[in-house]
Amino acid sequence: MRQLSVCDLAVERGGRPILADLSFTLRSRELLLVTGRNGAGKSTLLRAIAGLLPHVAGTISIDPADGPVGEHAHYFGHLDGLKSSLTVADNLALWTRIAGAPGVDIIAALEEVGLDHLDDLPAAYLSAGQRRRVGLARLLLVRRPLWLLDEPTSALDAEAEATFGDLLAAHLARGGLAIAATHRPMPVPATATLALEAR
Ligand SMILES: Nc1ncnc2c1ncn2[C@@H]1O[C@H](COP(=O)(O)OP(=O)(O)OP(=O)(O)O)[C@@H](O)[C@H]1O
Repeated sequence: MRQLSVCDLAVERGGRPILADLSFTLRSRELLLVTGRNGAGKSTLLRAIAGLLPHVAGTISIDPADGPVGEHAHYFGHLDGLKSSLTVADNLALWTRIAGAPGVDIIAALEEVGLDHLDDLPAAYLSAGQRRRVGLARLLLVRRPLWLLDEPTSALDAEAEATFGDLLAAHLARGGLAIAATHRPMPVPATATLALEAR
């Protein structure tokens, strides 16, 4: 059983307080839904947990695990970091090397997200939804306990949304944890909801 603990978290952006006094815990097999109006701080929270933004107060920890929480998390967000001139498969190969998991089966992951027929296409030619599907393949290639999902179903068609639901359900069933910031209904029922207020 793993537990993510966020205690008295405060995050500022451009000197303005965005999150303050935020505390919650999340355990294995749980999905936390983060809701709130545009600008409420949903992406800010996910990025702070991923270690992509500094926090000015509070603590973020995951137990049992060593090192920064970001090393145990996947951040699935708006920016996909795909290199336009590299093929889909080469993008994933590069990413798995950076993530420290070379040699994993990239074609099998592409098959799971319905993109194996595009493995040799330069990423520049992918549609918005196909780019998101490549992001889903990343979640599968390197197993990490915490998934941080920022509007995960945006640009996905009905089939890809169902695939995403299956992947997320399997991740939780394996003992994973997930936080999803979204304005849309999720294909998997949430364990709890955190409603952020714009400050
Ligand atoms: N560099 C910055 N300087 C100042 N304010 C910033 C900066 N970056 C983001 N913000 C502000 O932080 C607030 C929270 O933004 P965030 O992207 O976390 O909101 P969100 O809840 O994810 O919104 P949305 O639903 O639109 O995706 C917004 O008011 C935004 O304008």
